[in-house]
Amino acid sequence: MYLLSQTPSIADHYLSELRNIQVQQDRMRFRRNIERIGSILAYEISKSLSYKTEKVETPLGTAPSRKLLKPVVLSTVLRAGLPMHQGFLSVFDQADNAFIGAYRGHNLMDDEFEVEMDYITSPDLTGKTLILMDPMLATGKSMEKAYHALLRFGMPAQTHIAAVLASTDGVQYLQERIPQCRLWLGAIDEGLNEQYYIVPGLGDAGDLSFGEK
Ligand SMILES: O=P(O)(O)OC[C@H]1O[C@H](OP(=O)(O)OP(=O)(O)O)[C@H](O)[C@@H]1O
Ligand SMILES: O=c1cc[nH]c(=O)[nH]1
Ligand SMILES: [Mg+2]
Repeated sequence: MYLLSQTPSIADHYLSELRNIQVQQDRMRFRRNIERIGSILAYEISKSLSYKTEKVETPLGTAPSRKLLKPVVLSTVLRAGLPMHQGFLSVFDQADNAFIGAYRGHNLMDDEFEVEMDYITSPDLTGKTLILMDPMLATGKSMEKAYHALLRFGMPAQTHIAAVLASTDGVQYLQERIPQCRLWLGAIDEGLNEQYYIVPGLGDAGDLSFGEK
C-alpha cells in the first residue's frame, strides 16, 4: 500500500483545504483539489509501471527514451470520482476510460446499505493496466463491487486502486477481499460514523463537488 501523507508535501495542503468546512464551500476549489491529488497519485503510480525503451528522433539527433509498456485504462465511480478522473487523465493522457454508476442504496429496515450499480461501460481490459479510482474509500463496498463488475470486460494484467481519503476499515475490507489490487491512498482516517461516513473525513465528496442529490 502506498500512502501519500506519509511524506509531508503540498498534497497535505490540498487535503487540508478539502477537509476545511469553510474552504470547501468553494465548489470549484474543492473539485480542483481532488483533481490535483488525483494527478499526484497518478504520477506516483506511474513510477511502478513498466516501460519499454526506444529511440526518439529529435531535431538534432536521436535520444534514448521510455514509453509505457502496457495500455492504461482509467476507471471511475460516479459521481464523486469525476474530478479525480480528470486529474488522472491529465497524467495518463492517452488512456482509455471506464465509468461505473454506483450509489449507496439504503435498506429502510436498518442502517445497512447495499451499493447499487446501474451503469457500467469499459473497453476490453485484457492484459491492460487498470486504475480504479474513487476519492472516498469508506466501507470499501463500492470499490470492491466496481472492481468485480469490471472483470466482465476482461482480466487486467494488474489493477491499482486509488483514493484521496480512506478509512481503516475500508482498507482492511479491500486487502482481505481483493489483495491482488495495489492500493494508492492520499490519507487514512480512523473512523466511520453510523452512516458509514469517514470521520473526521471531509463530508460527502459527491455533494461538495456537484451539489446535494
Ligand atoms: O466505500 P463506500 O462505503 O462504498 O463509500 C464510498 C462511496 O460513497 C460515495 O458515493 P455516494 O454514494 O455518496 O455517491 P456520489 O458520488 O454520487 O455522491 C463515494 O463517492 C464512494 O463512491
Ligand atoms: O465519508 C464519506 C463516505 C462516503 N462518501 C463520501 O463522500 N464521504
Ligand atoms: Mg456522495
